[in-house]
Amino acid sequence: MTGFGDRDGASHLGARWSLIVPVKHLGRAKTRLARAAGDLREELALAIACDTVAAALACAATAAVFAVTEDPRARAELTELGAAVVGGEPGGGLNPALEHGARVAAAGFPGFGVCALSADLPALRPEELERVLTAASTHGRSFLADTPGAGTTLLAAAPGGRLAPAFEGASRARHLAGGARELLIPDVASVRRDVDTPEDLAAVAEMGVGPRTSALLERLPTGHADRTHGRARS
Ligand SMILES: Nc1nc2c(ncn2[C@@H]2O[C@H](COP(=O)(O)OP(=O)(O)OP(=O)(O)O)[C@@H](O)[C@H]2O)c(=O)[nH]1
Ligand SMILES: C=C(OP(=O)(O)O)C(=O)O
Repeated sequence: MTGFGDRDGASHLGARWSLIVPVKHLGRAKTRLARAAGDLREELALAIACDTVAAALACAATAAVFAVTEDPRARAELTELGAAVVGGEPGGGLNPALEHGARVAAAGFPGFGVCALSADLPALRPEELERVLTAASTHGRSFLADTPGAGTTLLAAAPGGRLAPAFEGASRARHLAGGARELLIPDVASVRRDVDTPEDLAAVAEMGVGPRTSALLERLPTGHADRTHGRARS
């Protein structure tokens, strides 16, 4: 457990994590974005996942990113980025897929914590993720709520601990009820701002997104300003 604490641990800087990022088959992904994306829905889902994974890989607290997907295109592009792609999903949806990815990650890196991270965080900033993971290192099991406050974008378990993911719908309440500690950290908006609806897309465009998503936004029929991380800051 080097670098990690127990539930009451103090500071554990330097802990490293295996991140589990689930990516649904693109043909079925991001259906709520159909209104904004039209024929580009699958492209947009892939761009969002790629920007999320690229930012996760750039985080100093990340040991490895395990992308759980059955989609051939996502597999190829996420591998190219440097993720380890995990196939062979057991079926049954998101939570079984995350359990599967967590088992693969724990077998590969038993000394690292395991952290499920939503694939729909196109504004994700590595330094904000690092702050969240540093905070998670002081707990056995912890999570970060999404911006609206009903869902979860990140669920972390210390080495050897069970992830027990209960994502989908009102997952914040489920994770709390299941004993996970909620991480209450200021200034980590990019880790909390997931994209499910056209309104979410407009919100992240204002925050500044990664380059793949930014390029897609320019091509959308509904039109969004080109707001890459760099441009949004200037
Ligand atoms: N590997 C895998 N990932 C999944 C599965 N279901 C959902 N996900 C991923 O989990 C996250 C949240 O998924 P959802 O909000 O349920 O689906 P979505 O594709 O984002 O959006 P909608 O189609 O609009 O519901 C996204 O990163 C999805 O790619 C699954 O069965 N397998
Ligand atoms: C999967 C979840 O959210 P969403 O469907 O909003 O991405 C969740 O918050 O548990």
